[in-house]
Amino acid sequence: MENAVLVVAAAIVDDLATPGALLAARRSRPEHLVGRWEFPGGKVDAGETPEEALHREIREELGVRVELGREIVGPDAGSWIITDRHVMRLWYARVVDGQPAPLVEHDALRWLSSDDLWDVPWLDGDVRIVEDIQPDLAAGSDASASSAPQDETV
Ligand SMILES: Nc1nc2c([nH]c(=O)n2[C@H]2C[C@H](O)[C@@H](COP(=O)(O)OP(=O)(O)OP(=O)(O)O)O2)c(=O)[nH]1
Repeated sequence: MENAVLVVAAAIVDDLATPGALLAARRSRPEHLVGRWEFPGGKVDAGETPEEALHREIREELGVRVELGREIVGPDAGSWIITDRHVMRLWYARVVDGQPAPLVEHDALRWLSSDDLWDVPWLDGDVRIVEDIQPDLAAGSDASASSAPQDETV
């Protein structure tokens, strides 16, 4: 897609090696996205690398610091076309400092295991990404069922 705006986002998981839970965020704005769930992140500003933009967005939106794991490579020249105007790259990430909170753009956060991944209405563009991630989470749930964070709205 030419002239698409690049969005970067994080699939924040409890453990990078054996992920058992994924942090989903519910949009509180703009109007047409309200109530839908997504991967926290946002647009890359001029002069930023995608990774720099991602660390900035996660700090602004959730108030935490993360370490990045592997990129979740998409089928659209390595990225994911998420709307008719946006293309997204996303990385697995783990919180290394702070407690995630829905500070701006979101009004709820939820840790989802493989079993309840589809309990929330994901943004349309995210559905195939969540499908792609689900097998990784299923494997991690088996390995770390007892240590995964509780599934609760924060
Ligand atoms: N952050 C994010 N945006 C997504 C996802 N899926 C999806 O379709 N989008 C869309 C929603 C928006 O139209 C666009 C990203 O815009 P945004 O509002 O998050 O970007 P931003 O924080 O930089 O916003 P702003 O400064 O322009 O207000 O991509 C997702 O999983 N995460």
